[in-house]
Amino acid sequence: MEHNLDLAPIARVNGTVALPGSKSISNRTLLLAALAKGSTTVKGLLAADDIHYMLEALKALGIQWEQQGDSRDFIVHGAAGVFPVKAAELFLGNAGTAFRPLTAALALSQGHYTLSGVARMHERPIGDLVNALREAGALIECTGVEGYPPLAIKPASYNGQTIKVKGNVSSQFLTALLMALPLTGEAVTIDVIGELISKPYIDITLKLMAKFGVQVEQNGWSRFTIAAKQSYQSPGEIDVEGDASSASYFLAAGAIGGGKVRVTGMGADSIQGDKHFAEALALMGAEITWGSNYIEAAPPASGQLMGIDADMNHIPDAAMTLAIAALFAQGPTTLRNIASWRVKETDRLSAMATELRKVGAIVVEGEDFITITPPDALIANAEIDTYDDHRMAMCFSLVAVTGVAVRINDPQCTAKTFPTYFTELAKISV
Ligand SMILES: O=C(O)C1=C[C@@H](OP(=O)(O)O)[C@@H](O)[C@H](O)C1
Ligand SMILES: C=C(OP(=O)(O)O)C(=O)O
Repeated sequence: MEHNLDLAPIARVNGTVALPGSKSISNRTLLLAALAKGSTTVKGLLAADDIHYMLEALKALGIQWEQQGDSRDFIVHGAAGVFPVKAAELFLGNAGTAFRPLTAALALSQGHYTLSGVARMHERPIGDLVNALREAGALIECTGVEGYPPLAIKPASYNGQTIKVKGNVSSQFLTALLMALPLTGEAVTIDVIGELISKPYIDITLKLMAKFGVQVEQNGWSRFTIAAKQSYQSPGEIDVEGDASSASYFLAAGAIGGGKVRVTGMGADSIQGDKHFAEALALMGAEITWGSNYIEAAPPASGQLMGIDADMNHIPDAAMTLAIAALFAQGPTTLRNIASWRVKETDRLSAMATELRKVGAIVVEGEDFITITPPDALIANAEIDTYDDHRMAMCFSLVAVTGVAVRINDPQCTAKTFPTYFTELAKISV
C-alpha cells in the first residue's frame, strides 16, 4: 500500500508529547528477558514493526510471553539461556536491533536456524559479525551474497576465548556479541578492531546487561571482558524509557515552530545517547530545558537558529533531524562522521541530499559528511520520497512546521519505529 500525505503549513507548535518506548531498549530487553532465568515484566514496550519482529521471533524460538490486556506491558518467561526450539525460520523485516543480536545468540544455540528480512535488510552488511562468530567456531552461511543476510546457522562447537570484531560499520555487531557471549558460561574477551562507531549504543547494551545481572569489564572502547560463569537473571520488572530518537522530531519542531514543545518519558537521566541531540539543538541556539524525565525545546531568544559544524558519530539517527533544522538556520550546517548513514534503512546521505534539494537547499554530499546551505525561502509543495525509511518521513514532516506545505510519499514507513507519529505531530500543531 503506497500513498502520500499532504501536510498543510503548520502555523505554530505547542504542547507535550508522551514518547513511545525506545526501540533500542525494547528489543534488547526482550532478548535479555528471553535468555534470563525467571519471568520479567517489561513495561512500556514500543508498539512498532521492529519490536513486532523480535516478539514473533522469540515466540518461534519457543519463548513464552503475554501482553497485559491492551497495555504495552508484557511478561516474558525466560528460558535460562536456552531457546527451547532447535529449528526455526525467522523473518525480521528491516530491524537491525532484532537481526544482529539474534544472529549471535542463535549461533551459540546448537540448532538449525535461518534469518531473513526485507530486500533492504539483505543489502545491509553483517559480515563483520558473521566472521567474528565463525572464528569462534560458529557455522553460519550467507545464503545469498557473502557478508549479507539471509543467514543459515547450524549447530557447532564454540571455542572462543578471544573474539575480534570490527567496529567501524555498525556498533550492533559488538552489541550482539556482548549480549550473546555470556550464554557460553566461559570467560571471553572481545577486542574491537579499528574505530568503534555509535558508541552510546554500547552503553545502553552494558547498562541493560547489568540490570539482568551480567557485568562486563570495559577497557576504553577497544576491549570488553566477560568473566566466566555469569548468567542472566530476571530483574523482575523493567521500565522502557521513551525513545530519544523519536523525541528529536518534536524537539526540532519546538526549536523551529514558534512555541514550546515538551517530550516526556526520557530526559537527563536517560541511558540513550540520542538525548544528546538536545545539546546539538542548543548549539544551534534553541532554548532547551532539561528535567530528569523530560526535555523541552523552544526557539532561540533571537528567533534565529544558527548553522553548526559538528561530529555526529555519537547520534547517527537523531543527526538526520539536524539536517532538517539546518533548513531554518542562518548559514550552512555540516554534519560530520556519518558514513554509517549509507548502510541503514536506505543510503541516507544520498537520500537526504536528494530530498533537501527538492525544498531548495544547496547540499554538498561527501563520503561521510553533508553540508546544507538553506535557501532564502523554502520551495512549497515539494514531493518528498521517503525510501522506506521512517526517519526520512518524520524528518521532512518538519518542513510543514515552518509554514510551508509539503507532500510526504509513503508516510506509512514510520511503522518501523513510530506508527502514530503523524497523529502526535497533529496534536502539537496549533
Ligand atoms: O544498537 C542500537 O540500538 C542501534 C545502533 C545504531 O546503529 P549503528 O551502530 O549501526 O550505527 C542506530 O543507528 C540504530 O538505530 C540502533
Ligand atoms: C538505523 C536504524 O535502524 P536499525 O535498528 O534497523 O539499524 C534506525 O532506526 O534509524
